[in-house]
Amino acid sequence: MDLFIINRYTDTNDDNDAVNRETLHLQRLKQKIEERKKSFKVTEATPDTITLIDQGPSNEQPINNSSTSGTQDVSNDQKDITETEIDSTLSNNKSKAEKPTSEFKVLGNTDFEKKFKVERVLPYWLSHAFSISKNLQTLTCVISDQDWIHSTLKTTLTSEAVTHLFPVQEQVIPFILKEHKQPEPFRPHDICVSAPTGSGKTLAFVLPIIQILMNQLGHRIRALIVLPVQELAAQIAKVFKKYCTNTGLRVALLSGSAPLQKEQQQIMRYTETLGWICETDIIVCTAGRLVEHLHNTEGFSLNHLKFLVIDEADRIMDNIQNDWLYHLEKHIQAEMQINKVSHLSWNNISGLKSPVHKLLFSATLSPDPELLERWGLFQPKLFSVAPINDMPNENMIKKYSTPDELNEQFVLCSAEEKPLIFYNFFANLHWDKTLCFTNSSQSAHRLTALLNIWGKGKLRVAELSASLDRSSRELVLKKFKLSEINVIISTDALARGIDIPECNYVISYDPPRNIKTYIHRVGRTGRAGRTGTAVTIVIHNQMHMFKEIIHSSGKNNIQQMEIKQEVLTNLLENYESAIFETKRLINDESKNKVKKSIELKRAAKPKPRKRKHNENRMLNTIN
Ligand SMILES: Nc1ncnc2c1ncn2[C@@H]1O[C@H](COP(=O)(O)OP(=O)(O)OP(=O)(O)O)[C@@H](O)[C@H]1O
Repeated sequence: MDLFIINRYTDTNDDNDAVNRETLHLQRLKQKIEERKKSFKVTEATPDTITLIDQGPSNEQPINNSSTSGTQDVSNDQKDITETEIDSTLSNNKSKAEKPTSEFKVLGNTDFEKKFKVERVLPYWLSHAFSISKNLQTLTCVISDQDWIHSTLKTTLTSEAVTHLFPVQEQVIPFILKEHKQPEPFRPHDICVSAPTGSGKTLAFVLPIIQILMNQLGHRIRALIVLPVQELAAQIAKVFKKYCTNTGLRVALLSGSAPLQKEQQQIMRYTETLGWICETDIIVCTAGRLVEHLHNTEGFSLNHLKFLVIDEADRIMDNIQNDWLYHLEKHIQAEMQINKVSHLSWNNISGLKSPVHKLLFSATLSPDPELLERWGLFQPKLFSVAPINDMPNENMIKKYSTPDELNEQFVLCSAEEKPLIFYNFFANLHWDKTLCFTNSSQSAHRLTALLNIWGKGKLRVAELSASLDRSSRELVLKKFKLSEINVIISTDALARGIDIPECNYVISYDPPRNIKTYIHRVGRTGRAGRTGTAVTIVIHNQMHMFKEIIHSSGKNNIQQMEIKQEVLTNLLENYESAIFETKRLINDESKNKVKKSIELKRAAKPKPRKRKHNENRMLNTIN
């Protein structure tokens, strides 16, 4: 407590008092330091020092040049030497204390050393990922030679013209199969897979899940595949259905594309004798719809769930729909409680329900421990094309890679030139099968109208955004695949996961807002080893932001595309009239919209209800 002075305010307390007390306290502290130095000298000093000091009359006296206690007559020289020795002894001792020892640190020992800076280090599983090759040109894993792939699956793969496994499939499929070969109490390692867009991640989980489940009897929900949006869920369900041919497995899609009741009938059936019976083995769902079924579908049980696949895992986490993970875990835990064991024995362990094997996939799955923590993964393993290998640098975890076959470019222009640059791709460069991205559905709508008018029927352009219903969106994609539409103008609703193998070009009419959106947009082309070109149109004041986004991902291979001024000047001729026409069209549309909404409101107004004969009589009586 001597180290501190506690000043309390009282009205008699003046400044001088405080100064005096502080001086007194300082003196006392100094004295204590001297006493400590002295005692230290006795216990720790080297024999030489002791000899030297012993020349003095007494060790017990403070060694102080200003000492006035005349009993010790130590010469000045002696004093100097003694002081020097003490200092050197002290500093020796200090350096000794600094040396790391295995001894316990004495608590309360006040040293004012600078604390060590704690470095962020990635967990071992993140810094030592399984490396996946990006090369889709020289494939070595011939499917027909692989004994571990089931013959039924081989037949379907052949019918789909899949002859070789892609690198991500070559690594991940055998790993999952091996993990499930272990005897019961052993639990498989959960996995995270981060591989570029179009590298075949879907089959990397579809094939092993089917192969493991196909040998089991009866229908139970054994695999749950969760996706962020309806279109993706429909796409994955289609792949599952295809590969489940002749396996006896059933697949259900729960995405909200059909009414809830219809989806319920698809997965559960009620019988008098057995109660609720499950009709499916694999459920592909959107996160939001899953929660609805957890709460509202009678008999919906995940008691036999073996696989939980989260595709586009980072996107699902960004936008937690209906708090689905919480509800899902609560549901699974509640069902596990039933099987809870009271004591540890082989019988009990082997009788335990096997835990859910979690598989996370994305092209932009950053190995950020804080984000991944939320999934509660069990001894996870990471498969990545860009392994971090002992580099604890935080920036490394933001690096994403794009396919080698993808040619990435950008065009720098003024805001006025932007539509001309855009039209140039079709009018002069004759780009076909192109997917364009804008940052809003209004912008997508206007651009579609402009391009259709400007192209004078030669260009078939369709819009695809959240403002369209699901069946219209599906129709657009179908027409694009059949080449009935050359250009799709879309919002980011289509940026993730959607597989359009025939897409040759991607244009970002508005630059993406972040690196993940960039990676997914450009990844709609250059898929499955095919070549593709992606161009981002950047106006001058957006260049800084665009550069930052690109550099944050560690990319440096994006080329600037130069377009000659005279090329743009030639396009001006029809541009003015096209703009004029587009404005007129948009105005007409908005007028029609207003008209329609007024009509709808009028139609919805409740008509005055005719009074019944009896009511009239009653009113008359009251009056
Ligand atoms: N082994 C293979 N051989 C040939 N084509 C394949 C193979 N595996 C997958 N494909 C095809 O590659 C395309 C892309 O596959 P997939 O959709 O699984 O990619 P992805 O990695 O999930 O991409 P994204 O990250 O964009 O969702 C699909 O059209 C698929 O049919």
